[in-house]
Amino acid sequence: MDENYERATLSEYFGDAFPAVDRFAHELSVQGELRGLIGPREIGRIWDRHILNSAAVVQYLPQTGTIVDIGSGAGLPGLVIAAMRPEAEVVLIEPMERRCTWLNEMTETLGLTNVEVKRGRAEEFHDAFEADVVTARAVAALDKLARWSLPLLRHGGELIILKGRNVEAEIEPARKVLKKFKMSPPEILQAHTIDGAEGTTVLRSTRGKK
Ligand SMILES: C[S@@+](CC[C@H](N)C(=O)[O-])C[C@H]1O[C@@H](n2cnc3c(N)ncnc32)[C@H](O)[C@@H]1O
Repeated sequence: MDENYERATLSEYFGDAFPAVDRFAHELSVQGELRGLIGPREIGRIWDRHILNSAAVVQYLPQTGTIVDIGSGAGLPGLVIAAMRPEAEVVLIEPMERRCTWLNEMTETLGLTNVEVKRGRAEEFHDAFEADVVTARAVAALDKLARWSLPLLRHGGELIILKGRNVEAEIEPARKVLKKFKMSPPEILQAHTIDGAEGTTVLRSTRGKK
């Protein structure tokens, strides 16, 4: 366990998902740097910067349906979502083979039965999905991310992405692509998890009906 969080507080927040999420945090801290998934400075802040940051998006996600996480990397937020939304189907799209191997290994280690790992760039899966939600964290600026991910979203589906505090500045450059996909005006949400954890900025926008 790193950082300042009491196990009891984390366990209460994550509920039934805690054993899987806790194991994931452990595996990331033991293997993450070695396998080139996270930098050495991240080891001491895996809960705050990565697990809780990822978990912050879950409050906006449906219990069921297909959630596609683009550029999952080490499994953030994708594996955290899968643990916390066991009745949803979670698809992780990641181009790097080494990372896909890790994602498959972790899916098994954490005992998750609702995860499918797809190797490739999001653009290669255009029209392959009718996702209810697309999520992403630290993958690209909104303009590019929207071009890659919006074709994966069904009409009425939602783009729900974790962003930095400067997200407002990314909206204007993305205006054209958001309009093309009839996206609703993006909402910027401040998501909280447990007391003392850093808040997370989430951008949400819904694809218009046909
Ligand atoms: C900076 S990492 C972030 C990983 C993870 N989401 C996180 O927050 O720790 C960006 C990830 O996006 C992946 N990526 C880059 N371009 C992509 C694309 N066009 N489609 C899907 N994934 C992509 C990279 O391979 C990498 O794993």
